[in-house]
Amino acid sequence: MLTVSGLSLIRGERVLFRDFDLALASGEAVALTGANGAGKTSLLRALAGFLRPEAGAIAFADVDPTEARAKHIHWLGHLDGLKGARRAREELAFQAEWLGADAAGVAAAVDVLALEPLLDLEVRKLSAGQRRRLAFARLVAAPRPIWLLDEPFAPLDARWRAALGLIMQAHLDKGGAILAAVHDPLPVPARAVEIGR
Ligand SMILES: Nc1ncnc2c1ncn2[C@@H]1O[C@H](COP(=O)(O)OP(=O)(O)OP(=O)(O)O)[C@@H](O)[C@H]1O
Repeated sequence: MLTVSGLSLIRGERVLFRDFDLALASGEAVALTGANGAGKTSLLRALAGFLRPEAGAIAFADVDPTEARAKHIHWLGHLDGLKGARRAREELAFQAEWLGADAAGVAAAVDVLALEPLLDLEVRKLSAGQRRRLAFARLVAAPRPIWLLDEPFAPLDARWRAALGLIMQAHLDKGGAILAAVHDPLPVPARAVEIGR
């Protein structure tokens, strides 16, 4: 679904890595590991199209990269893009419209992420873990095959890490793929790829 060949990334004066290769298959999860500053976020941003690599190629099977980035990828970074002044319900509706999710998709997201009690709260009043669950809602509401996740579990407690593991496994079982930058093990079976070695 995703192939990276000979990728080199430079930030400022620093070469993060050169000649990096990665293949991500349907049904596969890859845990991207490496020390602080190794370049995990930078790699994910390059895959999502936010950073231009110095060299190398990024391919999404036979899908044009612009099309893939617009319609086939879910990107969930440190900054979740949620608007603090909106109520969770409004944010969810906005995201559903933006991503083309239908009512059934939104209802499924509210259900599996237990968002119902939070819907009338302003996003800025959610706890970090509650907010992360809301950020995950779009991944459930509007299915897309490739998930690029940057430290997705940092604010989540053990119960919600496990629950997100079930959501991720369901995504993989449907033929999706996950590339997640992590410092802790993923709650699904995953191949580890270390950056900066
Ligand atoms: N906008 C920027 N301009 C210049 N350098 C940057 C920029 N953003 C990040 N960097 C540098 O790129 C390097 C890699 O950062 P990156 O965030 O990709 O690392 P990471 O592996 O995700 O780290 P962490 O585990 O701490 O999240 C760091 O040395 C960082 O200082």
